[in-house]
Amino acid sequence: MSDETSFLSHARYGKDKVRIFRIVREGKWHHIVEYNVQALLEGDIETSYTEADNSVVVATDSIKNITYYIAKISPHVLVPERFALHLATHLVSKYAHIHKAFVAIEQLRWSRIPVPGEQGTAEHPHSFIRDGDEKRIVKVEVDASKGKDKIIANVTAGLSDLLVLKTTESAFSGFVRDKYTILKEVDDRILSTSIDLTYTFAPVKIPKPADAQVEEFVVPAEIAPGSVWDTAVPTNARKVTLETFATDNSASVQATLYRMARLILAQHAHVQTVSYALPNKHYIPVDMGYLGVENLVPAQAEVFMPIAAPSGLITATVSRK
Ligand SMILES: O=c1[nH]c(=O)c2[nH]c(=O)[nH]c2[nH]1
Repeated sequence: MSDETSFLSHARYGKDKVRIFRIVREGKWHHIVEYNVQALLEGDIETSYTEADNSVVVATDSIKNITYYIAKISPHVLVPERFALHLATHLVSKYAHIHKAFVAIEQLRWSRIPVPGEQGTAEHPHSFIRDGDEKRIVKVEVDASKGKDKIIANVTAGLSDLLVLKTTESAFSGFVRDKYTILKEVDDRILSTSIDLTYTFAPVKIPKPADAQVEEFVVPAEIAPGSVWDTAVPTNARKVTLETFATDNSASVQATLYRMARLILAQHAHVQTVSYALPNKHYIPVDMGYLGVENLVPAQAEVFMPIAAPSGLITATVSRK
């Protein structure tokens, strides 16, 4: 139903905040992941909105059940990019009238607890620690609108809430000075940010699942181990980001951001764009001049007031030519 004044211009639905914890046991060596999953669908679903026609609705409860089922059967469950692709491909393959699936995953951090071992410190086989608020982020859009055997996926991934700080080798000078300018130029300051990083892959082709149950799933080579997300790879995005933050003699957040993004693009041919959102979390030297105590000389200041808000917010996307 549409009338002269309105029509349904967009419709997408599904389940949000599906919480999953998964164990993969390799004998006594256990792997774990904890995910918050959002799985949304698009397709021939207009009549569910316009005519109260539920015959086209895969219940969001079923979408949740499928999410748990794929977490159980998928050999890819430990890698969020690959698990997301498996889930989204299953959804568009299973239902003739569903043409696109959108899966977003937030992976919570669990690291192995270090314990004394025979040769120094070892990682514990089945005990873990939540060592930080950092999350690994994945978004996939799986598009079967050209046919169930011509599935294309767009994959975006990265991390969020990676909190870092350095106490020197950060400066900020040469900026616009006018009647609004209070900020002093500094050749030494604290630099702290909570890193949000996303990178996009070139569109990947998803091979048609071989079995009727669409439970088989072949991961495209771009998303295989050795890729930008793989922490075993020396040039993985998290490591490049942290190392550049630590070692760059920063002229500004902008300049350090650009450097990080270019390094990731240079080292990973399948990555098309790299985006960062970097809040500049200010640390203000406390003025103790009224006590006759010097605390304002940039490289010598020792007591700072961390400022929760406002923060700067420096964002950019760097793209492959
Ligand atoms: O690295 C910075 N970039 C800015 O754009 C900016 N603006 C500001 O007040 N301090 C900073 N620092």
